[in-house]
Amino acid sequence: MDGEGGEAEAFHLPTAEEREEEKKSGGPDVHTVQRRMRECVRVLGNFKKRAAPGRPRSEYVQQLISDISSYYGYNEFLAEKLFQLFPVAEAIEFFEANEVPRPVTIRTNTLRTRRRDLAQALINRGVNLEPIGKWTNVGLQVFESSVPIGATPEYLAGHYMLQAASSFLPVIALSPQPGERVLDMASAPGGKTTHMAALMENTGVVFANDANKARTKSLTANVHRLGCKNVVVCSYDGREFPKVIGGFDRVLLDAPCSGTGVISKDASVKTNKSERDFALLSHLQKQLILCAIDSVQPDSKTGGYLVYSTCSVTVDENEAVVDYALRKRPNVKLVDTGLEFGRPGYTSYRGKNFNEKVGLTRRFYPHVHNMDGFYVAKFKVEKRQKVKTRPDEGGAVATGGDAMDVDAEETKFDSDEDKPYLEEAKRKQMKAKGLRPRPRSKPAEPTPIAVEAAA
Ligand SMILES: C[S@@+](CC[C@H](N)C(=O)[O-])C[C@H]1O[C@@H](n2cnc3c(N)ncnc32)[C@H](O)[C@@H]1O
Repeated sequence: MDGEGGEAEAFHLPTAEEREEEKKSGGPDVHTVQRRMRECVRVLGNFKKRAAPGRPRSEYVQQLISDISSYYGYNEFLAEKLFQLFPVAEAIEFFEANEVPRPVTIRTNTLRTRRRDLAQALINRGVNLEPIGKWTNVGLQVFESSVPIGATPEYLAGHYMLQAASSFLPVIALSPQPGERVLDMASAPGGKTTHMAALMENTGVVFANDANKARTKSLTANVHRLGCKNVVVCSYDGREFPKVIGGFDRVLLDAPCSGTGVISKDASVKTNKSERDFALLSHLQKQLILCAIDSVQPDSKTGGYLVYSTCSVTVDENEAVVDYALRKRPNVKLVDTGLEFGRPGYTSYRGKNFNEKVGLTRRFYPHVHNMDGFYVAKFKVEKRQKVKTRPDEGGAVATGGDAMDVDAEETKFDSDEDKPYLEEAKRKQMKAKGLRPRPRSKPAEPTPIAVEAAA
């Protein structure tokens, strides 16, 4: 970044009209965009001192988001959503990191071998590798290889899984124990299922579920290749649990998500996600997390835990979902993930306040941790309090006795909470298609009877 003089003197922030003109003429060349981004970051870093007189902060922000969108190839909606997660200069680091592939990493399958032996075998084949870091005793980072790492005899014999370092984290946080009953609610292609099976030393049982039947093929193949004998594969919509089967010592919900943490692997995310997609995803995640909580056995002698994770960095899919679960299920609390690193989850974001314990959840970023963007939250599920309705007061009182359990009824999924967001997203989508949405629905008018009663 240049000092106070130089570029800054000659820099002119285009006006709204100039921006329109620029767009019509196909946009400026890449050097102009780069330079303008640098200048906007510089000005926004010390706005009072560096801004041009009369130009508001919002104009610099708008210009920067528009340039990020064209330079890195995001739709403007997503560029803005991701930009808002960070201080200005850090946002650029995040976008830059998404342009660079993450290190190739593998997880030793301890059901078949030891990391030391695996490393030696691969070194003998011309693979240059090293342990990932102190936080994992099974991970190896591959720097170079003269053989395809997904087709070595050791790979075919199930001695390792090709797996992103970030995806070790939810399993480490869940920490399944030998002999337990565990549910992996959205499990294909099985990186985490097979990790759990190994930590459980092939004892107990892991129910590996995925709603997408086609994806359970690769899941089953991995389970076989890695020699996991304690895994049952099934294919239900996660929202059918715990009706299908419940009472698990531990549950992992590695939820379907937008993939905003793995853009370096799948660049299509840059352009194929709309506001409506985020609203729908977060709605599904909220439904799934309640089902995941209800599938945990609170009386478990060894567990009673749920881990919720996503490979996304947006707040709607992470803290907002976790906060929702805390509100709807008073019998759960957040606990420390036990992970040695990661940034704390947001306890407030853009005017929304979350439960302060949401700070116990962990965020991982490509530009900070050199791994895919990821989010991990760990819950302890307690016994539900029996709630007795007192007919005289119409209220509910908690009781330890044998009162009627109305808790399940009272706290089931609340789709009304998401309704305004879903409606708003639908409106925006229609507008984007050039259609005119129906006017926003007004809050219900009081009925004559209600008006009478109120009067
Ligand atoms: C992030 S991926 C899971 C990755 C997997 N845990 C692993 O480590 O290999 C999310 C999965 O959720 C599945 N899925 C989507 N909707 C679901 C639902 N309603 N119930 C259960 N699984 C669902 C998708 O098919 C996808 O495989």
